[in-house]
Amino acid sequence: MALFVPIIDFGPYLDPAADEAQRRAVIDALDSACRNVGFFFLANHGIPQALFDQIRAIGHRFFDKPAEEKLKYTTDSGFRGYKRFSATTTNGQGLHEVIAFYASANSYTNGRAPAAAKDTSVPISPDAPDVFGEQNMWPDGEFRAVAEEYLGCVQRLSQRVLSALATALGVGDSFHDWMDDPFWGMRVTGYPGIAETGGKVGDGVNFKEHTDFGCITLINQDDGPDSLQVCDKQGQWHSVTPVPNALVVNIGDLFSIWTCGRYPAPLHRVVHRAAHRRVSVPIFIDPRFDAVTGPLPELQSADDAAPKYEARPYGDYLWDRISEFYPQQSEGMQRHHA
Ligand SMILES: O=C(O)CCC(=O)C(=O)O
Ligand SMILES: [Fe+2]
Repeated sequence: MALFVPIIDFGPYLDPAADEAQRRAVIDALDSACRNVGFFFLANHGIPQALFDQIRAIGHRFFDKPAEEKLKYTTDSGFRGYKRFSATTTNGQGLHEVIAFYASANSYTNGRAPAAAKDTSVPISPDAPDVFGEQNMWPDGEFRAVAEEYLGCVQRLSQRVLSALATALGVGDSFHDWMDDPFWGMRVTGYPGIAETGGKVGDGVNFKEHTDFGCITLINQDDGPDSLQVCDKQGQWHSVTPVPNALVVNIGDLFSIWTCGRYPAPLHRVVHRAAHRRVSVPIFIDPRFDAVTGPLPELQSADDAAPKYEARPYGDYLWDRISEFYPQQSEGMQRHHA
């Protein structure tokens, strides 16, 4: 089968010596991938190779630990921290284990936090428990150092990718303003090998089909057999066969709303049937919580003016999406917040 997900060489866009035509060719390739597939491989992304491999290696090392040790990093609210794979199965999300990290979601860094009083002007300390419950649970100093260095690289890279897409779309001020200090999530995810599960697969998938909630997601996945799959407009599933050293990037629902569907958010899922564990590290890049969840003014045509979407703060929208996708965790978050 022909390769469905295009490979885009981002090198010329990052190279100060490249000329305008070379940069424009990268922008056009990104634009076409976002319009047609919503998934692309980003090659020559500039993240040092050793770090790119280390973040997954550190995930494997953590998941190799005994269950009792990993469970120490569970949180009461269950949104951040560790979740073992039987727990995620019961939630109907598929068979995987994960240790999840999110930016502080409060008025300190991200505009208005979900569920915060509209007139709040008091900055909440970034270390305080926020609307999502406890703060991040770092297993150890080495894990944290590698993860934060990797996250920093992906954040800087995502700014370059987003500015290329802004050029392609011809969008300006509000887009740049909202994406200036993005909210982020990083989920170090382990998909158990058949050896570990005895061939049982929870609900038939390792990560149930979904669209991502936010702007863009950048996934670093183990080399190995096909596991991640994307659905095309005809409802046909395609494997996102790993391309060594390349990131997988996909469009989320907010970006689709902002662009009035010019960049649709594709359905995707993970079905992992290999003997060994697969680790993947998606990083979600979302706008500030006071960004508007509605069409970008530059892209709204007369047709799009019909209110298909309720234009509301991104933080509120994200809260609802999380509550719907992670019903058990959101109960914990509500409890924590109350
Ligand atoms: O693990 C992957 O490759 C993708 C996971 C995913 O789609 C997600 O966490 O939103
Ligand atoms: Fe996803």
